Amino acid sequence: MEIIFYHPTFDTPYWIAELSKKLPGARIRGWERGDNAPADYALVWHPPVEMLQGRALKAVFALGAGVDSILSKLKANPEMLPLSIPLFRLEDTGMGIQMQEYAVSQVLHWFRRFDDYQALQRESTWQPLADYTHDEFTIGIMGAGVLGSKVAESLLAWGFPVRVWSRSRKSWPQVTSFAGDAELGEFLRGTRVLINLLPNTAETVGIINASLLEQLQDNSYVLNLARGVHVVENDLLAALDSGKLKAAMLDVFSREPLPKESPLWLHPRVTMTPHVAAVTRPQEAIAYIAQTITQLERGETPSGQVDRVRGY
Ligand SMILES: NC(=O)C1=CN([C@@H]2O[C@H](COP(=O)(O)OP(=O)(O)OC[C@H]3O[C@@H](n4cnc5c(N)ncnc54)[C@H](OP(=O)(O)O)[C@@H]3O)[C@@H](O)[C@H]2O)C=CC1
Ligand SMILES: O=CC(=O)O
Repeated sequence: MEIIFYHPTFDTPYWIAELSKKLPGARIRGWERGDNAPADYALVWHPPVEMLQGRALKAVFALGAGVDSILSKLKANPEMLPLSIPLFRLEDTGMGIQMQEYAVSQVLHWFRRFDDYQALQRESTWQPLADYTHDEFTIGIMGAGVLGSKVAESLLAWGFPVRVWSRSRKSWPQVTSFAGDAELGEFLRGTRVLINLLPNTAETVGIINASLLEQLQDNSYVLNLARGVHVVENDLLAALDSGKLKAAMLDVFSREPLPKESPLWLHPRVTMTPHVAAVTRPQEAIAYIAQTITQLERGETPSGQVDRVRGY
């Protein structure tokens, strides 16, 4: 079995060595321009078109959870990967716990009013504030997939009321599920902390805009863990400045790296991280890919296949 690997920043020799341990019969090589030799599987992130085009592959693996970049490249170059070749993505593989850590730590930060205390500290003001109650801190998670479900679980454990919004309805203990566009308004009206874990698709791009933010409770919070293009950044800034939003924590941006001139950098109620909410953990990802290839070779149907028509 021949496997080709391409990632613009990962340590290719390390990945090849570790994957070889899990798939001892496979010949694995880093792909370089001009390499047209046969391959059965391709492991990729932001692949050049010529890497995939015209190859009789059995499957392609995206080395992350989101497949928006490869799907948008495919839209422009459909010949790069015919629909008959399945595309897999990483399902959790260690990202769930990272998203839980991120979401829980930030929600607790807001819930315990550390943002307010930090502002008071800057004024050398000693001022105990009224506590928030869990009842007034309903968490609304947009996207109830692999990562949204993990985040929901962790915030429930901390006693927060949790609701989710997705395309299909969920029946999860203690979680209120809202489904489809018709129920988005009701979902938003009861939400105090909006957490975004949607995929980037034609339906979700720009979804966190002025009209959506207006439907949230006053003094709400936004935590964007998914993709920058979900948020209309000027609308978010306007909602912060009007007082509709109390604060926002952003891991992802419409342009990355965030340009130096973006007003988000210096806004006193915006905090940010540079797209690190959940990174690909090599050992977990390699174990998943090796297991999935083994299942495919046996003719089984592994999970993690992207529905390219649906877009996630
Ligand atoms: N910042 C970071 O470091 C990282 C960001 N990400 C981002 O997180 C995203 C989510 O990952 P993951 O949980 O694995 O994805 P999943 O595909 O497992 O879940 C997607 C969820 O979104 C819902 N959804 C999709 N389209 C719509 C829509 N139009 N309306 C309502 N709900 C919709 C789906 O609904 P249904 O259940 O009905 O299908 C599903 O619940 C990734 O696509 C990626 O962009 C991922 C990893 C790291
Ligand atoms: O943003 C990262 C991903 O895996 O998707």
